[in-house]
Amino acid sequence: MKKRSIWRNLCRGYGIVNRLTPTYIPLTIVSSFVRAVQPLMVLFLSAQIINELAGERDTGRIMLYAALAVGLAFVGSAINAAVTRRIATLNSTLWARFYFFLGNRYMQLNYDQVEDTENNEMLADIEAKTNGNGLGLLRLHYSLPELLQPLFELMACIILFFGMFTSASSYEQTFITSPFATGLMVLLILLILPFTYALKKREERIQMKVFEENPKSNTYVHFFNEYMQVKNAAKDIRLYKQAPAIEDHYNKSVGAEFWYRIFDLFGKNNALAAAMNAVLGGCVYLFIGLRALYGMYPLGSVVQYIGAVTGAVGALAKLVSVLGNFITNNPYLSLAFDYLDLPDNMRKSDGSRQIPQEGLEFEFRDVSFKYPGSDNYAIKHLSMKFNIGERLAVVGLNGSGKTTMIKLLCRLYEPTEGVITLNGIDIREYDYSAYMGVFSVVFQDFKLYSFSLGHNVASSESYDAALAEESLIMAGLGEKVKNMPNGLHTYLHKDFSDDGVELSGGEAQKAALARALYKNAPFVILDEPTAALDPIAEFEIYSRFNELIGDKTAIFVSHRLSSCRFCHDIAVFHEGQLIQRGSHDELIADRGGKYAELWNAQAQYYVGA
Ligand SMILES: Nc1ncnc2c1ncn2[C@@H]1O[C@H](COP(=O)(O)OP(=O)(O)OP(=O)(O)O)[C@@H](O)[C@H]1O
Repeated sequence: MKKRSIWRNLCRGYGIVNRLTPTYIPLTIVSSFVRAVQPLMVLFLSAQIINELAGERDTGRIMLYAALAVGLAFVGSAINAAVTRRIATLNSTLWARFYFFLGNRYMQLNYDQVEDTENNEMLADIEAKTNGNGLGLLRLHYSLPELLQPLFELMACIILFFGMFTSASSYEQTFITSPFATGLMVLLILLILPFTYALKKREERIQMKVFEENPKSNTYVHFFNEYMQVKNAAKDIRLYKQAPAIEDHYNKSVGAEFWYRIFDLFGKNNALAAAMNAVLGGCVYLFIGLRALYGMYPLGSVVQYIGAVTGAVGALAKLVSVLGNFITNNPYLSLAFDYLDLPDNMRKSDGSRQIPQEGLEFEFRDVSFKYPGSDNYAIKHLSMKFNIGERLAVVGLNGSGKTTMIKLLCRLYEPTEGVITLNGIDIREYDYSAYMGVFSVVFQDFKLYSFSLGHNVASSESYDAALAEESLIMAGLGEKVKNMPNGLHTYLHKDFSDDGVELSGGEAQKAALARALYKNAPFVILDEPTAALDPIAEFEIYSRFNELIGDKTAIFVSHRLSSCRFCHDIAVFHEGQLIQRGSHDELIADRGGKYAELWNAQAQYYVGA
């Protein structure tokens, strides 16, 4: 983790809070001020009434003080009620926006950062520390009233008890009424500072220790919370009776012991702080009471000074505690900023070159690639050209590098060695967002969302309905859409609509294909586009492949070699290398080659292959 200064972190952190909910900070200042000052004003006026009752007993003045106290209490409560209501709404808004903010950042990262385990652990840690321990960026927003209210209280209390040191009326000269006793009392009060600070430091130390001893605890919590409730896992959990094993694993990794140690500590610290405050409060009562007995303060002022001094002691303790919280929270702020500062330079690419309008010719020139953190090459010395307007089938065993080649072409990763070019120019020189527009891709692990079908196909809420429908028909989902209750407006899944439909695996694949067709990009890539389709649907897709793709350049990856026969150009990958390329007839003629080996192996299982 990068070392970051606490002040910078706080400025940046509050900047983010302000950006997410712009009225939160000013409203919190108003609310904290009113909450702090209103009771003290009432205390002051009550003291004046008592003084009046014990002194001149001027009815007019007593009425005025009483009216002011009631008026202030009324106005203060009204302001407070209005502001507090607004702040409560902002609290929920900020919470929601914060998670959107994190998610949005995730969507902007370079793709290799997204796949990086360390980064995913970091994100899980941030979310878990925020949810489970109230630490990190959201802690700042809770800390603001915790900081401001005692600050205003302290200032108001100092004004209210200042008279203690200036009372000049005649009084008995004893040790208690001497300036020395005042000094001792101030010293005693100031003891609260190191005491509270020591408690906070202890809290920080033990909390850090617990986290360090359980470095993966938050990742586990995040993982299990998600895993136990994920629909995809529900079948396996039931059929393989995984629930007890998951529970056991959860308890071993982040059991009750972990939480107990943290919350037990908070409880003990709070009890110690309360005890210290009670002892100090008793001393203050005794000190001021005795001084009043020696005639140093009038009766009303005793009430005022006791209230003000105990108020100041409480405010000081809260201030030290909240400043301690800032220190404790700083590593978690740093963690959040480490995550926010992960590079997104690909997206913001320096390359400003515009994509040519037509004739896009891509070429891999001696490209090798290792996944981040891996010692093995997933692609080795790959040199290949994609001929404009032609279809290329890519085949090979599992793990031979087919998908990796596609990811590199789509600029989700950058080559470790070598270069990929578009019309002879390194693809990194092109504008990233425009470059993304070049490809219509259906990945093996494509994702459809719980939006309407039309929204899914168009990747946007507003779309060309005729084109969306045409794309769905082309992809073989025409009949299905016709039978859907709301046609294109039918929601997928039940998350946002009770009428939502669940597509079968093959139907979902067709919808993903329709999305690629709707995009109408010049380069189409289909990674195992028919793996989930039934034989008839597969046959239909392949027999209409030329019609689907038109004059676009296309790559399609398949394990079923029989479905590649319609391609005149087939590339065979093996262990990260391109080992053969040619038409089906050419490749099959090479009897000792990988293609012939794969073909013969499959021929045993696929009728008609
Ligand atoms: N995100 C990743 N991080 C590290 N290694 C990876 C990652 N993705 C793939 N690999 C590794 O890279 C190699 C090539 O994987 P790739 O997915 O490109 O194979 P493939 O030919 O598409 O396989 P399949 O036919 O199973 O889809 C494999 O050894 C795989 O383990």
